[in-house]
Amino acid sequence: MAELKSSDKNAESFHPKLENELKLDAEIRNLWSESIHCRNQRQMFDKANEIYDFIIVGAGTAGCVLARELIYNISNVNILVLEAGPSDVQVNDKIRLPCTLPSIYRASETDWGYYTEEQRMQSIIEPTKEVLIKRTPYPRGKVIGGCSTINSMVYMRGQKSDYDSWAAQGPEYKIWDYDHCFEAFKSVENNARENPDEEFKKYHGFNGQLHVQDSPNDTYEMAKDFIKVANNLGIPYNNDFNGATQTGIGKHQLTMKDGKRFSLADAYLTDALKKVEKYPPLKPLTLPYGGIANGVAKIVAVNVKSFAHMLSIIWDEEKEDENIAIGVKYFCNGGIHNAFIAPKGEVIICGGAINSAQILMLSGIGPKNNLEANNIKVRKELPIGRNLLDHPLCYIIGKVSNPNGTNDSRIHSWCCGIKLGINYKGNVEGKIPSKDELLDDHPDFQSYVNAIVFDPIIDDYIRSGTPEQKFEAFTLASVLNFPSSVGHLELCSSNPFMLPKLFLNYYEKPEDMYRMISSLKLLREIIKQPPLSTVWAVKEIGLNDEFGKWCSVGEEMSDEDWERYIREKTSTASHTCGTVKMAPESQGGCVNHRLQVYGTKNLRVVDASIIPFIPNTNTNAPVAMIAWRASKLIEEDYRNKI
Ligand SMILES: Cc1cc2nc3c(=O)[nH]c(=O)nc-3n(C[C@H](O)[C@H](O)[C@H](O)COP(=O)(O)OP(=O)(O)OC[C@H]3O[C@@H](n4cnc5c(N)ncnc54)[C@H](O)[C@@H]3O)c2cc1C
Repeated sequence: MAELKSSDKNAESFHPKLENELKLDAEIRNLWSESIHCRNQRQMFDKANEIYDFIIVGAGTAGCVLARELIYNISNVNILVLEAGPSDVQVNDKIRLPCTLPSIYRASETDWGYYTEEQRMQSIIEPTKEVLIKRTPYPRGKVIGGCSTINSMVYMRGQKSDYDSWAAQGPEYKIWDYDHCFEAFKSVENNARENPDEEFKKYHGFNGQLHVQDSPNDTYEMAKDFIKVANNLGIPYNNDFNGATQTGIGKHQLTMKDGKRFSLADAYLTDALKKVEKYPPLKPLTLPYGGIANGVAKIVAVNVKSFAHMLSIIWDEEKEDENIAIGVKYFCNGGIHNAFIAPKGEVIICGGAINSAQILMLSGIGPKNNLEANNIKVRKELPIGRNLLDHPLCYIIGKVSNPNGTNDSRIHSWCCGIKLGINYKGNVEGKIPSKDELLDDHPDFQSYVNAIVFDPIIDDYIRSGTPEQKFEAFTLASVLNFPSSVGHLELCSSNPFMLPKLFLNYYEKPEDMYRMISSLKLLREIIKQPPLSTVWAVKEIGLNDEFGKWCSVGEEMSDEDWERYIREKTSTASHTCGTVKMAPESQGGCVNHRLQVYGTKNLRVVDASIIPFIPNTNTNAPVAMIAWRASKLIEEDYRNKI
């Protein structure tokens, strides 16, 4: 290598190796100064003895939206966000790739590891018999972004009646009617549809933080044939599931940007972290090492701590009867820490539908029996955890016997998100839905056409088989979007690291079982139709073959066979909500219309747990909407405090 003289002023521009080294050097210096900046910022927070205007527990869908909206809309506040899981940039990058969806649901580093409890229930079709419901995994995101970092990215908002039912609970609940919620949905959304028509524009937001796009790439050949079959059966094409009607078959809108997942952390938290100010504004640095003297200024910023597990609420013990929240106790970096709120501040629990309920119960708010059984002092008796709502999901699998030149990667590239949805009303007698039910404006089923094989037996076979044994397959999954059955959760210990027990009670009510039977019959019918059955030689598998024999007589499935199948194959659509219900206290409510916990002060819950009646849709967008609405309520209350 020729030696460079110091007089070679432009050396870096013509010496590639040196140029690279200098670039690297500059990059490292940037990273270093960034880390110093972070450390200084942290020290300033520590100096303030961990006092914040708002403490948000949980950086999931709701926590991320709230942090951003509060830091930008209320002046001179600081916010602590505690997240039990890792940062989303610390975990495996496949979290961003839509095609890896199934493998991230249960990644131990980002999942809480819940299982449902085994349950014995009465058979619906044969009420004299008892059925055993096995434990099944129950994914919940434990990572910055929460479930929005691991979910299937389907963006759906539900129908007017979903929200009007929340508002019908009393005059003060009007702030949750469809018009208010719709305004919030539009404010959150940043829809990227190319050349949207006027009708589409009416229903969407284009300036929010959350990127939403139509499922990417053109619809694949086989997906086009699904649409043809559905149309032939009387299911219309729907160009916008978030438009005037949800009914029909169509492409999903997804929370994605540039082909990658776009979580609520990407949408909101990243932006929240950009705001770092000093209050009152200071003259340029006066201290010798560039710090700010304690008490002189406050840092207006959001301080996010990952791997920070909240243990319980700290109450003002001097006013024991008033249940005044003054801070939180949390576990981080191997030690227990306390963080407190400033005089006008609030503790806001955004731990999601399972954990928010657990946090409240650990802090003495919940059903008396369950708390006392776990030696927890009851501060306020409320039915926390009693209204556990969720959408059950069941499926059938189709084998593509003639992939028609479609190679593995092409079929599987469908699963950059769930591409096609079919929405219709199920039949309460378990029959294939009638033409009217397929066209009904209030669908209660959402079926997905999905290239991922949901059935573990078939999936294992395909993965572990020899190349000759491998075949192409897809799942038609049905989600019962309007179930009547209600589950519950309960604490099994006062240890904050022990997971509560979940009792889902799926299909406790007969109509739920009959509607699911009706939906699976429809999906089976779709598979039998040309061109799917002819061009692609699609065959159902797993009902009466080496993968599963569910037909007790011949080829046909009786309703009893369907029930056994459904009980065995049902899992969650992961739309858990309702456990800290927003309703009048006399109606089983745990929080009021402003999401304040009954019988407490300075304490709110903002996440899926407050949803009183499960919406007829996926829950990510509704939770973002709730958090956006809640930020306005918190802002109003903050300004009104003296
Ligand atoms: C596998 C899966 C697929 C899904 N697919 C879709 C979909 O396609 N479309 C859709 O709309 N919805 C989908 N959902 C549902 C949707 O993502 C959730 O309803 C929504 O994200 C819930 O938001 P949340 O704020 O209530 O809770 P979460 O997003 O779960 O956030 C709660 C956060 O709090 C943290 N936390 C909990 N306890 C503590 C504690 N003690 N201390 C500190 N932090 C704590 C958690 O780790 C988590 O990060 C899916 C969910 C899952 C799990």
